[in-house]
Parts: sequence; C-alpha cells; structure tokens
Amino acid sequence: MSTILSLNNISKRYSSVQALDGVSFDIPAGSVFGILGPNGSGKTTLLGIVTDVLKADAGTFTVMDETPSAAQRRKIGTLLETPNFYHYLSAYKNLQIVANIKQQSEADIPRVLELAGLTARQHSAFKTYSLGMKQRLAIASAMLGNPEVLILDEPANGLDPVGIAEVRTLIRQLAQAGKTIIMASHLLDEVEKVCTHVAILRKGKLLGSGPVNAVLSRDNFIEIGSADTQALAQLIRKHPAFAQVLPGQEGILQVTFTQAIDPAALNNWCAQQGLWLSHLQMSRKSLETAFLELTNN
Ligand SMILES: Nc1ncnc2c1ncn2[C@@H]1O[C@H](COP(=O)(O)OP(=O)(O)OP(=O)(O)O)[C@@H](O)[C@H]1O
Repeated sequence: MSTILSLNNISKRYSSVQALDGVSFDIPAGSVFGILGPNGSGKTTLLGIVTDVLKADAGTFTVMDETPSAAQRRKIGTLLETPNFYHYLSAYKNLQIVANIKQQSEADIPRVLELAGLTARQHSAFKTYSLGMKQRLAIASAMLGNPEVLILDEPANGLDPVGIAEVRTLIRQLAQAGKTIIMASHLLDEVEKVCTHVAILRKGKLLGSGPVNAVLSRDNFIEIGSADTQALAQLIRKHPAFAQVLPGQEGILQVTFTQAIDPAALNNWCAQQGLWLSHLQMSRKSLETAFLELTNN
C-alpha cells in the first residue's frame, strides 16, 4: 500500500501551549485513518497543518510522496468545520454555490448528491433536512471535484445516533470506492467502528499509530487447558510462535504468542503433539481497556 500522507516530526506551539510535539506517522492509501485523542490533544491543529490552514513551527510532510503543491491540494477534499449552507435554498442550489466558490464544475453535483444518498431530496430546502442529511450534504460538498483524499474533523459531532450511523455508512462507502479518509475524533467507539488505522494523540504527543487492531489490542492471549496442565505448559513452550505462559484459574493457562494465532490451528497442533485440549478461548483485551491504558500514562 502506498502512502498518501507522511508526517515527519511536526511541531506547533501557540504561545504557552505545545499543541503538537514532534509528531510523525504515515497514512496508507485507501485507509480510513482516525486521529484519535481527547479534546485539546492537537487533532484540529494537525489537520489544519496538512490542509495548509496553519503552518507548522518545525517538521515536514509529504502528500503522495511529494512536497505539497497546489495541484496536490486539489486531490484533497476537506471538511474542517460545518459549512454555512443557506437554509432556504435546496441542497442542489447550495452545492452550486460551493462549486462556484471552489471553481469546480457544476456537472459533478449529481454525482456527489448520489454518493451522499440525497438525490431524492436534492430540491428540498436545507432547513428541512435531518442532522444526518445536513452532515452528508457537507461531506458531499467536500467531495466535489472527486478528490482522492477526504479530511474530516469530528464528522459525528453534534449528530443524533441515526445521523451518526448515516455518516458512518457514507464514510464506509467512500472507502470502498477507494478514497482515503482521514478523520479526527475523540470517540474511541467511532474510530473502532469505521477506521482501519489510527494515530493516538495526547497533549500533542503521538502515543502510537498503525492498524486499529495492532495499536489498540496488543495484548491478545489464548486461554488453554487440558487434563494434564504440567504437560501442556511444557508443550506450549515448544510452539514456534510461543511468547509467554501465565498460570490462570483452575489449571487454565494464559498464553501469548509472537504473532496472531488461529485457535483451530493451535488446537490441531496440540493434538498432533499428543495432547487434547479441554479448554480453548481467545481473549482480547478490549479496545477500551487498551485505549485507557495508552492514554493514562
Ligand atoms: N489559536 C490558538 N491559540 C492558542 N491556543 C490554541 C489555539 N488553537 C488551539 N490551541 C490549543 O492547542 C491545543 C490543541 O488544540 P486542538 O484544537 O488542535 O486540539 P483538538 O484535539 O482538536 O481538540 P478539540 O477536539 O477540542 O478541538 C489545545 O490546548 C488548545 O487550547
């Protein structure tokens, strides 16, 4: 997978506040990349820098392996704050205005309305829209010109649960169509549900980045048990991916491996070595637990 955006040691200070402190990570093409962190962790500042609204004090970034240029910026659609749509005008008319401001062809309007699932209501006044429809229209406006990359700041903010679900579906559809989505969020749940990758920020510092599963649930272990716990403990140490074994309750062993382990394959391997498992269970530290551990020092 190639890289859409690569950040190298980005720092930014506002008088007494170090909003970003040497942040580096890569965003793979085709990912739904969540920038996750509590309020004030520097997410909006980071998005501001990569969209050229703000200037970093130090550090560099590349877009599609090149120093950012005007041509590349056109490949990025951004939605950093809710656009001021005209309440009495229809979705279509509002998009005409946006297209004219952004100097983009009005011919693209039907396509983005269709993407956002708003074709049937395109001639209704904006004020008659639900919260979810309003946000979908905002995303549609960012998609004018068919950019490869879409940057969204807190796309679920202020929405009701129905609206959140609608926006989530739209983001998934855009990702399926091959777009890279970069979104800031302070909601772990949101990131877990739509993102493939994540970078976690706290007080301007990067705590970790990579595929959601790798960053947020590193402590996967498997619980195993058999009639002869001693023999099992000895055997499991010989497994090619063995990392650690800890005694659990009632003769159950908690085993961690150096790589992802398929439970069926593990069961099969034990049987081949002459030991039958009476207990086998995957145990994954919840994303929530892992996230809290990461963010609370
Ligand atoms: N223009 C500014 N002047 C001074 N301090 C600022 C300015 N903009 C942001 N900050 C501070 O920089 C830090 C990072 O802010 P930023 O908005 O990037 O965080 P965030 O993670 O996006 O938070 P939120 O979700 O609340 O917007 C915060 O402490 C904030 O108060």
